[in-house]
Amino acid sequence: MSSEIRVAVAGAAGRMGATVCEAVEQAEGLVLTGRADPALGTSLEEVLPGADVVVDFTRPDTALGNAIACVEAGVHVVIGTSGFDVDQLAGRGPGKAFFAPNFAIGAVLMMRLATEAARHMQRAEIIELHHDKKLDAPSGTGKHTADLLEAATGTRPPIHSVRLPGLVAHQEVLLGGRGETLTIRHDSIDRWSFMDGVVLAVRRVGDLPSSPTIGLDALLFAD
Ligand SMILES: NC(=O)C1=CN([C@@H]2O[C@H](COP(=O)(O)OP(=O)(O)OC[C@H]3O[C@@H](n4cnc5c(N)ncnc54)[C@H](OP(=O)(O)O)[C@@H]3O)[C@@H](O)[C@H]2O)C=CC1
Ligand SMILES: O=C(O)C1=N[C@H](C(=O)O)C[C@H](O)C1
Repeated sequence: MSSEIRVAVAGAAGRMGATVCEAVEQAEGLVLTGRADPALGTSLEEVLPGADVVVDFTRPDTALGNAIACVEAGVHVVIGTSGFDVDQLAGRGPGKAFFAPNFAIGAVLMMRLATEAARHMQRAEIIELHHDKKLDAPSGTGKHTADLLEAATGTRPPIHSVRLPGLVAHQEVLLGGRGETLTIRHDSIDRWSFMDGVVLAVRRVGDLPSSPTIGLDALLFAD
């Protein structure tokens, strides 16, 4: 890679992709080299040759194919798209793949705190709440939280999905014990909440020891 990281965005006309384009343009050491989106008339194949890293916020049915095209072309890919099986990227390369179910720092902390709390409470349930244009349910964050709690306690918590206009991205983990409850909640009220995480992943994806790497925890915490 040259000293500047050349970044193309897939889904560039979407709610997330448009914000990612702004964030990349504002980030020191990153340069936006391409915007792929049907609404812009540009395909991933057109923007791949000028990129070191592609950021994908597209759709559950296109993200896997996009990611395979990137890594097989030797381009690293940072994936935010939820609702597909990221494990299908195992063994593919030479580019590296990074996927985060949620790029908001507060959401990562919410999942860690909920995992710790679940070790000490009798039962947990997950309620994820999103805007009504979201295609997948349950959310990627809800499924990842359930994975973490199941690994910690041996019991998979149920996930309840709410879709309403006015919402952005929110999740509560409700924990119950004898005579008490504990609620751990995270709210993304603006899509800029995800941008520090996306920019961090763009800077780090090329140096990842394994691919795909899943979860912002791997970039934020040593353990
Ligand atoms: N991990 C995280 O932290 C977050 C993840 N997400 C996830 O990101 C994804 C995108 O969300 P959001 O921005 O709200 O969705 P949008 O529908 O607003 O944006 C997706 C965009 O991708 C375009 N697109 C579809 N196929 C392709 C393709 N093959 N190549 C390039 N662009 C394509 C769509 O075009 P068209 O409409 O014509 O299909 C659309 O413009 C969702 O899966 C969502 O769950 C969202 C927020 C945070
Ligand atoms: O579609 C969204 O908006 C979001 N999707 C991700 C998910 O499925 O968890 C992350 C965040 O919740 C926003």
